[in-house]
Amino acid sequence: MRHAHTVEQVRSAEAALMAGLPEGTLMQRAAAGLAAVCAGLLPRVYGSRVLVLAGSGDNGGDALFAAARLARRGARVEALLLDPAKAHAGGLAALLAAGGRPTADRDAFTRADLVLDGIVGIGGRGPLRPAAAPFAELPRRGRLVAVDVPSGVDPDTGEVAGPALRADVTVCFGTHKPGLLIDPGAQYAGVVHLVGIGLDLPPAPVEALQRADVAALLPVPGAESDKYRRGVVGVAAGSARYPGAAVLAVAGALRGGAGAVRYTGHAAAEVVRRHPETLVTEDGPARAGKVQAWVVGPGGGTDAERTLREALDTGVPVLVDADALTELARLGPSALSGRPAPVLLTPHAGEAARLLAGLGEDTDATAVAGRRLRTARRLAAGYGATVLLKGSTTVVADPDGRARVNSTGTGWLGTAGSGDVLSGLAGSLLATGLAPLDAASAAAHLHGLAGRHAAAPGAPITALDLAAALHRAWASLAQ
Ligand SMILES: NC(=O)C1=CN([C@@H]2O[C@H](COP(=O)(O)OP(=O)(O)OC[C@H]3O[C@@H](n4cnc5c(N)ncnc54)[C@H](OP(=O)(O)O)[C@@H]3O)[C@@H](O)[C@H]2O)[C@@H](O)CC1
Ligand SMILES: [K+]
Repeated sequence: MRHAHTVEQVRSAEAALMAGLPEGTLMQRAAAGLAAVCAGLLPRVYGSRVLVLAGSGDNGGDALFAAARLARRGARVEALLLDPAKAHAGGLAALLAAGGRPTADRDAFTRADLVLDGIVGIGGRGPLRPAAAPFAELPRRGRLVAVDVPSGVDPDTGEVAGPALRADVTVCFGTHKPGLLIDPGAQYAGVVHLVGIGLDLPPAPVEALQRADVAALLPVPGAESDKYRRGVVGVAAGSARYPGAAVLAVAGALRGGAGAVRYTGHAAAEVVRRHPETLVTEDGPARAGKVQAWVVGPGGGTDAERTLREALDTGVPVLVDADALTELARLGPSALSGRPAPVLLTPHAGEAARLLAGLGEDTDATAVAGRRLRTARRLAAGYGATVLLKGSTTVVADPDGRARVNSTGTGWLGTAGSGDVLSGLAGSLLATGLAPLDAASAAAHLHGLAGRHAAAPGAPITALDLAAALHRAWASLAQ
């Protein structure tokens, strides 16, 4: 599990630890870890050109102390101080003593073999200031290592409000910050290295499941299991106009761990042709027979409102996707109140914007994509439901405030029908008894892995390729 903590949590853990340590200890730990990562990135440290961009806070201090360590190993280090009068005194003195020198020449950025971004870390506020902002655009030939956070990225959310430095590697201290794991910030962070500095931290508000975490969540049938005990998932999807969405949602559901899939809707013939093992009826969720979870909405067309209402009237968990989300946005959060079982919403950015409109907030898909964590949390709190916000980093937020992020995906997943497979898969995991937060985050992880498996040669994939690859993705976790 990767844990990510807020700036406020890091600050209080830092204060508690610092109280019992000599001044500067944590900065030295941070600088030592940072220098080690930098050294590993250079073919050889001796003779390499290193540029430090140093702001006036402790982030600049970390960068200067780390650069001093590199200078002691023979690197040719220059420091560009963004506000020379306020530069970190101890760090600068250490660098000068080690043979580094200050520069005001911006070309040093372009010619360096390695740039250390020590402009701002967790103390950054608002957009980068004029002295710092141009470095977001300047060309460079070397690697850029962000110290703790790429400057310009909001550490708590991953939002990028203006110019930001695009790092190849980010070395963060004590814990991950949510902004390093969530796009757009994650795209600026590059590869993230965590350097432990001994902080004693509370439970993380944002987590990223790793392979072993997902493997531990996935259901394993016992000797006594039969198809009903493993859970039956109901899929109310597809219409005469969009039969394919039903076929794809069922494909995902069949590979999601439930013992059987019950389908209801107007695409029964297509579903059975493609997936003969499916139990089908045209009667709708109210009369379809017993299931442990419902998936409603993919390709639902004009039936979406009725199937949504019928599914919500059952006493089992319901996953709401696609056309049913549009209906839910119209009905507003009161449609979910008083349900005995949880609800999982799986919007993409456009659907999330519609759901926000249902809460009285005027926004659009682009704004949602730039504020992924905030949006997922707002929807979870507003609808009292778990929310899986699809996109380049999928964010899952629970109404209790916990959030998980997934980054197993690939750009090839942006293909028609991919979301239908995901909703079937997540619904199937719900039917096996997983809580919505676990079902959603495990489904996002598997879906992303399957996308990578299917697109392994680096070629486009279809949603059916993706569904077929779920089997390999699951097997790769079980190994
Ligand atoms: N926590 C820990 O456990 C440990 C933390 N450590 C390190 O400390 C870092 C936090 O240091 P920090 O608190 O000094 O803040 P920091 O990120 O350097 O920024 C403040 C400075 O930036 C400036 N500034 C602000 N906004 C700006 C903007 N938009 N654009 C440009 N400038 C801006 C602001 O200027 P001012 O407002 O004062 O004029 C101020 O000078 C943390 O990320 C980690 O690297 C490690 O040493 C080990 C232990
Ligand atoms: K930084």
